[in-house]
Amino acid sequence: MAAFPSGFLWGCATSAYQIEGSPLADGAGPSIWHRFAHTPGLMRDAETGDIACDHYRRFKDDVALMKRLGMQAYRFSVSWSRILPDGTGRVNQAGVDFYSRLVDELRANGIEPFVTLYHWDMPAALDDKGGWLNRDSAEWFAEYASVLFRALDGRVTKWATLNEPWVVTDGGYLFGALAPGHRNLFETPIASRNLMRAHGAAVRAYRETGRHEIGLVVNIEPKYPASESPEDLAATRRATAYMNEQYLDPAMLGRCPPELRDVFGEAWTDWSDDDLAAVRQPIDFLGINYYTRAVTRDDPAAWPVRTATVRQDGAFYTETGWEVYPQGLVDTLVWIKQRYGDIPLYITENGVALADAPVENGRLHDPQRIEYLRQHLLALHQAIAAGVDVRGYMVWSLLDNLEWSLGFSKRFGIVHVDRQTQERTLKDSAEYYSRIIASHGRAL
Ligand SMILES: CO[C@H](O)c1c[n+]2c([nH]1)[C@H](O)[C@@H](O)[C@H](O)[C@H]2CO
Repeated sequence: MAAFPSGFLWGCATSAYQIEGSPLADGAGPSIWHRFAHTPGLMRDAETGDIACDHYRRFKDDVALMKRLGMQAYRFSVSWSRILPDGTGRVNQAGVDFYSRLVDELRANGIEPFVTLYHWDMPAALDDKGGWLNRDSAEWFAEYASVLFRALDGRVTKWATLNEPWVVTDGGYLFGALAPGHRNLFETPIASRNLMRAHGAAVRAYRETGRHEIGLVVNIEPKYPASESPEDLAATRRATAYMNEQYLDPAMLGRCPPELRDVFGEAWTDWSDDDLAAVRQPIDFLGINYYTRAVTRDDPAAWPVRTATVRQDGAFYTETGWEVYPQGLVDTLVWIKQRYGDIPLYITENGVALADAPVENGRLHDPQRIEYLRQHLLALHQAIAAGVDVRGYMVWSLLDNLEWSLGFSKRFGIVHVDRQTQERTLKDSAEYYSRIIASHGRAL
């Protein structure tokens, strides 16, 4: 196997609410996920992020684990409400200090910090003011981002504004499965627009003082028509516009996909030229989260996108019900290059939830996860060979962690976490990934 490009960054990814625990420690304010998780009936097995992986207290041990595995980068998110407990205004220095210590620990171990500013956990105090439905949210976010830029820029050289605005709006405002748990078609495009305005405002703020790189992380699920019928082709266009183009088109092209008028109907209002200009800020990279594809058919009853995903005979499906389809990663990366140009890309999430075997004698055998990683890294190499400028790969995830409203039922980690003892145990996939990193991909 030919090596990956020199300078290619091998790492892993997590997010604050999913691993840190101690959500209200040291002056932190509650986030919408703390509020959501403590609302009866919303979380599987009534799980919360109160402890999670106890990373807030164990971060030095987890950094040592990353070092042992040879990680070159670590993508993590900052909890906004640790930094600004009320969302704006008063800075909680103890919160800033935690992330400063984490960054210093990473750098002392030769691991590059890759910081996500927003991975879904808005301060509850701002949700009380309308959250992403309030146009002031762009200014709130830029204020929060600027506090972190001042505190950490220079030691942090890669910043991502948002993680997956599609999930924030589809899960948090349309279907209600994620915080803040709204189910409102009219709110959804409003939240989308304000999230992207916030992205643009944070990028503009960064350009005032920042000396390094800032980008946007999106989830992409390539859509393939179930048939060549006009209905299925139109459905595939709607699904592509709704999930894959809805955020990248404004950010990269300064326009919205026209199919969104059809998807949202009377809930849709065109973006103003000022908003489009404010969102389309030059960025240094795109982060792509890839897990699966969707073979798509027309389904008039499936409000509001009116599409359905067709299960594929003979395919392997993960514990989250996702088809394993590595070719979709190749197709996604080539599509990004063709549609948005040659912007540097990072695979900021890729991984799999499996029904893992138990830990035995300090080991956990997960051959299927190894095969998932191998297939997707081969696909990644194929896309790079085809000329796509991919500069790094972050496996999701370092640790088995809180899978949002699914609780701890879905294990994505390459490291097993014992829920009772918090003991970390390397899975075989961690050893495999470590060999891939050490060989710069040649061991694939
Ligand atoms: C629908 O978006 C992606 O499939 C996606 C998958 N995932 C994500 N986005 C999120 O960024 C993580 O917080 C999840 O833990 C992770 C695993 O579910």
